[in-house]
Amino acid sequence: MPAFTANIAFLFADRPFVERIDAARAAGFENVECHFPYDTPVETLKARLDGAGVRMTGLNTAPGDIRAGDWGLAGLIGREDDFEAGVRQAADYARALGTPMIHVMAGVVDEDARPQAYRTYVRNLRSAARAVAADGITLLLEPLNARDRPGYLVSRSDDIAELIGEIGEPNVRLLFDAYHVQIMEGDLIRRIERHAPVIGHVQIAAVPSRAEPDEGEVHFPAIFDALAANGYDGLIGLEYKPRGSTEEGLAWMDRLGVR
Ligand SMILES: O=C(O)[C@@H](O)C(=O)CO
Ligand SMILES: [Mg+2]
Repeated sequence: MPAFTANIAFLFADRPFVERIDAARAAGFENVECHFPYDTPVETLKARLDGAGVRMTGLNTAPGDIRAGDWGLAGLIGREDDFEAGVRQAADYARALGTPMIHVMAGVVDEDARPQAYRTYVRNLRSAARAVAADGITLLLEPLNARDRPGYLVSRSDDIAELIGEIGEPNVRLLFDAYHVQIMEGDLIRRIERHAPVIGHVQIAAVPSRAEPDEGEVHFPAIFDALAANGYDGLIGLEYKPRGSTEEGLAWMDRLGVR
């Protein structure tokens, strides 16, 4: 039976951020993950997590200036200081909360700047990985589909697997979000087989709706089986946008026989 972590950027989103932790616990989750927790002081967050008996399993580096079009900084030429500050901030939260994974966001980059951006990305990630290795933190690289996130530097799991090889640090891994991978590349089971050695985390949502994973073009029980068959024993992040209330929507787990 797969084990899940509730992504509280999308789930329980009808209430204030910290209240989503208690809501997740009440719905049966012992693990949550999030995107950007930085508006909440880390002490407040820790108290809330400890009080609920919930672990924060993952968080993202800050996206930068969203209004100016930023969605991550790792590949942005000339923004290396901002990138480093973002990693420091994420690592401070991760250390305080006991969070083992940080999704490091790549950034939106013009077509003609890409060759240099990839070199920046590899260099930035290598030094960030070394900076957090002693804390047992894994950095996750996630391809985001080009329909939802046009211009994002990394849109394909195949490209990320290659970049991970170039970075060459053992604590840099692929975040295999089946929603994005299905949209950009498909052939999910073969990709799980091929990338299993570098998969550090998995997220799911229906395709194309991004709703509960019981509709659309992916049969998730087969994906769970493929992950298990290829040795993946980590958590699966529920990063979908509920069709209605999160709690009612969790009935998908019964329909697919995973709780
Ligand atoms: O899939 C996503 O969009 C996320 O996992 C994320 O971290 C923000 O882009
Ligand atoms: Mg994702």
